Amino acid sequence: MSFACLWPWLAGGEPAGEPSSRHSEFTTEEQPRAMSLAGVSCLVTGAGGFLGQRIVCLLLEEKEALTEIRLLDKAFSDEALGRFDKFKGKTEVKILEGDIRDVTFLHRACQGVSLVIHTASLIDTLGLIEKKLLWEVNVTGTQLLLEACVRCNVQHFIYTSTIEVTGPNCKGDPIFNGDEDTPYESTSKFPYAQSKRLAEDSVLKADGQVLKDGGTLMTCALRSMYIFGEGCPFLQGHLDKCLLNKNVYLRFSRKEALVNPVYVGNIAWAHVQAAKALRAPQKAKHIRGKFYYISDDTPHMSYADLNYELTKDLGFGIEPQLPMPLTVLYYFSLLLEIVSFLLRPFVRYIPSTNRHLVTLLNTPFTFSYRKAQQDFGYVPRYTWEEAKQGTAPGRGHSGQSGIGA
Ligand SMILES: NC(=O)c1ccc[n+]([C@@H]2O[C@H](COP(=O)([O-])OP(=O)(O)OC[C@H]3O[C@@H](n4cnc5c(N)ncnc54)[C@H](O)[C@@H]3O)[C@@H](O)[C@H]2O)c1
Repeated sequence: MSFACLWPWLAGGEPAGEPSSRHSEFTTEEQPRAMSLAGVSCLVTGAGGFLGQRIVCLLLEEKEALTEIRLLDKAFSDEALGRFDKFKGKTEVKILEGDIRDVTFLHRACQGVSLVIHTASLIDTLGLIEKKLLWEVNVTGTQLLLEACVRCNVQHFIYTSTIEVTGPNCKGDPIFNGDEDTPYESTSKFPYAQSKRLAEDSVLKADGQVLKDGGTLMTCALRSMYIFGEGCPFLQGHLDKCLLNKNVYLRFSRKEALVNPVYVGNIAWAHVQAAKALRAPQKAKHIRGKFYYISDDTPHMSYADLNYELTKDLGFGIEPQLPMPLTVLYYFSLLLEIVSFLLRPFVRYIPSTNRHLVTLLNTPFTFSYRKAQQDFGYVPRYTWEEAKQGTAPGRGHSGQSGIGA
């Protein structure tokens, strides 16, 4: 497929190959709207994070109220706590501050809960975090949580996975509108991607495990695209660099490297819909033990162009080309990695770029949400225009999941 035929989407049309509307293929009585989380006690890990907060807000907004939501994170900002405080519904909210690696703490957190949404993770695209710590939190933490679920008879478990589990691989093989059946050689050895892959494996293998009370654990994983939206820490970082560069974005990805990031409200909504479907036996049998790509109707464009698109109303510009040809950039990154390796006995130097990042940012890699739509009725809750409006700097997180509410 040529890049040219993808560009018309930038004009605001529907991405090709995507189910054209915001309608799912469910029949009326199967609509997930009919399903609910009424009376459920749910644990959300990483609840103080960018995505976790949004999931919690959506759960608190549910018309048919949950009985209880436990919010687990190693730390909560005052801002996040204030946000949850605004909701005055029937759902009881409990804050659990602690570490995902603490078995006793996990046991306490899972007691009496029937649904776990596991978003807590360390994210690292530069190699800043020691591999051991990354493993302990992302892999061991997930496995400990699954064990706690089995001991505490938690029936439903949803894991926030990432597109990086798939790739792109070291060769930079592209994918256009891929789906769960698209064959791909995943060769990335980058620690964050590997840790998420292992954690996802553990989650999907745990499906069907017998709970202490004889029940069955049902799991699924949502492979999220890169997430943007209100309070997005990555976008904030790029904005800071843009301000230092006389209000012009550095072009870190070439125009042709089309990706389809997902708006935070939509990926959060996918978690809520998957949770509802896991509770409905007819739906659960389709989704348990499986992973799903979650994207939305964000036009396909490069990461750099997305940042520009989201903030251009503020008068920012973007450099037309990469700072150097892609191949040169790749070998320059390799050189920096070698320098970092040689300096290791003396000083810890982490370069600002590496081959993995250059490949990630410059490989076309787009995925359809069609299977999630078919299997559990996921349709994006917010349009691209709403997502863009909500993300614009200065608007912040409104505290409600509705854009600008
Ligand atoms: N941000 C993205 O673009 C993106 C894309 C795909 C997938 N994801 C996945 O989505 C999930 C949420 O990401 P996010 O962007 O909200 O990141 P985030 O860093 O804002 O949230 C992660 C949360 O996990 C918590 N956490 C980390 N270590 C912990 C520990 N040891 N014990 C308890 N809590 C701990 C952090 O305090 C943080 O609040 C992650 O699993 C991530 O891998 C994110």
